[in-house]
Order: sequence, then structure tokens, then C-alpha cells
Amino acid sequence: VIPGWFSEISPMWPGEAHSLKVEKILFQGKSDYQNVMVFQSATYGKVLVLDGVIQLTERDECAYQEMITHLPLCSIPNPKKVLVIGGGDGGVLREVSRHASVEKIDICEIDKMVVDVSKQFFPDIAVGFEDPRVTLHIGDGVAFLKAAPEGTYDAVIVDSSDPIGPAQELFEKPFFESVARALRPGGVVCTQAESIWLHMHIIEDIVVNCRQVFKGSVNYAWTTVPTYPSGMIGFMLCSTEGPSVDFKHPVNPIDENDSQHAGRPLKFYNSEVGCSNTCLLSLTPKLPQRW
Ligand SMILES: NCCCN[C@H]1CC[C@H](N)CC1
Repeated sequence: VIPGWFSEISPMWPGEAHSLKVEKILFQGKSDYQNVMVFQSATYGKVLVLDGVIQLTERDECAYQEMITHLPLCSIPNPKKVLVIGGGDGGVLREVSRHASVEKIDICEIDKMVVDVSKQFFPDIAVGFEDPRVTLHIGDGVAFLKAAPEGTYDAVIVDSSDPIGPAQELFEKPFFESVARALRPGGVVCTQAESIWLHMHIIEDIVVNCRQVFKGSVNYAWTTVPTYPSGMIGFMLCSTEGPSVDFKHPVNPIDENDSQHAGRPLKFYNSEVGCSNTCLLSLTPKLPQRW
């Protein structure tokens, strides 16, 4: 390890490690679920790390939070009730709040320390918790969904960490089945779905499960996030049976300067990006997972 640098070394991306120059460590703690750290980097702003894995940086979080939120919410005409699983930093909530049609936002985050640390060190991301439509539930997303009445939500966003640790169950079939049950007919789900350069085996399993569970459409979309392993990350975009959803052609364009967020315009997402970055997995090249 190079002194003064943070390297993201993990068995999930063997043989490689993205590094960031550290100016100052701002917080280190251990919650009931994971190690939590915040540091000031030299060129990406503040950085949130869980169990040694970069969750977000102030500089590039917009690409992830805007895409994971607006890809699904712009694909259906009038999203009203939205559920966020994970997302304890508040960034997805900030993006959901831009949609004036939304009346209710539930969020279920398992680790309260992530919420508290985000509010303390990332106020421009945790601002999402201030929206009066938001109800925060601290608990296990799997259990929350099992308890949700059938057909409750128009959209579910699964903003998870990686399938090692607390988020493992969020990548398995029973969880997708509980998401499908909690969605209304024609409802949509968008999940964090890893990198086509590193995790094709995980993605292929997720696609098999999603094709069995979601009888509408199943797409894989992606965006670039320089501080995530391989510099990109993908999303599974699925819809249940019912009114058809075409993720390539958003029907609900987001107003760039939506009054819900005066003074905080979008930094990354726009309708063009929204449709161009969505591809059927079959079109994704079979990339060498290691050389
Ligand atoms: N809202 C924070 C996003 C967390 N998403 C994941 C963090 C860990 C990465 N390896 C994959 C994305």
C-alpha cells in the first residue's frame, strides 16, 4: 500500500485496485454490519468507503445516482409511489425528489450509521432525506418487501453495495420475486448490477432470474463512474407484466430545472443518455473477465 493513498483491493476484482490520493481521514467507525470510513481525497472530494469498497465520491456520484433513478422513473408516465432499498447516503432520494408526480417515497436502509455519516459529511447528498415525502425505515430490505402489500409501488430502486456482506440477498431470486409482488402491473425496478468487465457471471445469473420473475421487459443499462472498479457500473431495468415499458424511449422526460430542486440542476442524466446507455444484454460484448 502506498502511504497517503487509498487502494480499493478486493477479491471481487482480483489483480486490480483503483487508488485515490488521501488528504485526510475524516471518520472511521464500525457499525453492526460493516466498517465505515470517510476521507478527503485530493481530486474527487470526500469519499465514502464501506468494508474497504468505495461507495461514492462527491465528484462522480451524480453519474450513478442520476442514472439509477431517472432510467426507471422516466420510463413510466406518472410515478407516484417509489421504494428505495439501500441508498442510505440519500443520493437516490435527492434524485427521486425531482419528480413532481411522486407522492410517497419509502426507503429501507439496513445500516443507520451510513445515514448518520452521510448527513454529517455529505450534506449535498443526504439532502434527499429532507423531502417531506420521504419515510426512512432502518431494517432489512428483504423483510420490508415481504411485508409490503401486493402492487404497492410504481417503482423500486435497489441501490445496493456488492453481493458480499449485507447486500448479498439483494442479488438472489427470492428478493426479485418479492420486488415483483410489491410492484403494480407495469411497474419498474432498477437494481445496481455491477460491471460487464468484471462480473459477467453475476450479471448472467441476475438476468436469468429477472427473465423468470419480471414478465415485462428486462434490460441492462450502464454508466461510467471513474471511481468504481473498471470505471463503469450497470443496472438491471425490468418491468412487470402490464402496460409495456420501453426503457430505450423515456415517456416521462425530467424537467432539467425541476422546481423540486431549484439551484441543483442535473449534472449527468438527460433523455439522450437515458436511452443510448440501455442495451439488451445480448448486445453486450462477451468481454474477457481476466487476461
Ligand atoms: N449510493 C451508493 C452506491 C453504492 N453502489 C455500489 C457501491 C460499491 C460498488 N462496488 C458498486 C456500486
